[in-house]
Amino acid sequence: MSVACEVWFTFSWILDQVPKIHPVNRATDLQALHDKFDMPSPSNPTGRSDLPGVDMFVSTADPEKEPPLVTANTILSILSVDYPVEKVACYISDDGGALLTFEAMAEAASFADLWVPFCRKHDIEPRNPESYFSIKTDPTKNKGRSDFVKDRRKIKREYDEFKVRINALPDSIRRRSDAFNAREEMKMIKHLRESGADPLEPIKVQKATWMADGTHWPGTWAVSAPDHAKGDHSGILQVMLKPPSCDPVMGNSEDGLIDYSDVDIRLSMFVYVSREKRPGYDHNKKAGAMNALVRASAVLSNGPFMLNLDCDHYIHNCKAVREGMCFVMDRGGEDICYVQFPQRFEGIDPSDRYASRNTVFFDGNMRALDGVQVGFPSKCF
Ligand SMILES: O=c1ccn([C@@H]2O[C@H](COP(=O)(O)OP(=O)(O)O[C@H]3O[C@H](CO)[C@@H](O)[C@H](O)[C@H]3O)[C@@H](O)[C@H]2O)c(=O)[nH]1
Ligand SMILES: [Mn+2]
Repeated sequence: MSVACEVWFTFSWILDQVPKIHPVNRATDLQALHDKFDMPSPSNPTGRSDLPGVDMFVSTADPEKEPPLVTANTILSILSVDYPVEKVACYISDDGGALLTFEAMAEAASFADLWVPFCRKHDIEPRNPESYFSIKTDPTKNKGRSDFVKDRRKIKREYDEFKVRINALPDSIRRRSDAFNAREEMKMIKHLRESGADPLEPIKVQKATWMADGTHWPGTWAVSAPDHAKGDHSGILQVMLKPPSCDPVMGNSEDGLIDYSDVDIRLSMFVYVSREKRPGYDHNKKAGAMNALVRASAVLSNGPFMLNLDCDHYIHNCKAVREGMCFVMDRGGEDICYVQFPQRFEGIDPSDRYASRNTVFFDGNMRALDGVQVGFPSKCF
């Protein structure tokens, strides 16, 4: 028996080792992509980018467990990605149906006005502000423009204020709702008095969650009510940033905090989606959210490519989408349908004691299997 086992282990060891003789290293050629898609040609005389559209989906489920600031950073890293602005559409799915997430996304959309052109002007990397401001290396390294230090200082201050605003949202929503609810209660009392009802009878007013414009939030309420509970609310779709024009729009030096006179200040479309939920239906968690996003995006932007991120992911290489296109738009790209990439954790532990970076898996096995042209199955959302 033990001999049989040894033979089997030897055999499987050989199977594991043989591919490693011929690992494949793939490299992207961004210049070739640029020449092919971003240059004027007889069929495209203006030289408008011919790259395909990409719809980027981010899912979030609960603003208590998944801090809105983290989600906002994910969105900012997507909006500032280095890809034709009009070809990117960003969608956030909020399975919590929470006004907090909605307002945090509105804040992110307005901060993007400053952040995205700043990234473009000074070639910032990574484009998630939280990570960018926490890197320890010298920020002025490789920065050519003389106004970089001044701009960075201004943006840093604005980001700090943005954080304060995001963190103050739960409180401001609560205070606002309390005020509106108190007003409703007064109205109700007045109405009852006028209609001659018994003044001693206790009145019951449903405590609603209110938007800043004085209307009821259609999603979940702090005090849950029918039609406004976690698994029971209507669908919400709000375009937070409209689709941009096809041609660049340069900023100017006069108004605004920073001189963006030679920087494209357009922002990609950004949409908030919270799918309808009703009791008695299985909502299928993230997969269900993805279904809703695919349907909403099919109507709004219908990008031929979709990228799906969790709310705690971010794009840490602003050229990543272009690099991806090098694979899918190259010969053989039409054979690629669905790519799932496992999470690779960086910066967890400087000595990486627990191999969280999965070096053997990513830099060894994956390249080796690529060499023998084997993909392998993995779990899906
Ligand atoms: O009802 C839900 C539940 C979850 N999510 C989102 O789904 C993502 C992943 O959920 P999480 O609980 O964070 O799972 P993890 O184990 O951290 O995520 C890994 O494992 C999941 C299950 O395989 C994959 O879906 C994820 O992409 C992968 O990152 C998050 O963005 C959630 O906000 C929803 O949108 N709706
Ligand atoms: Mn997660």
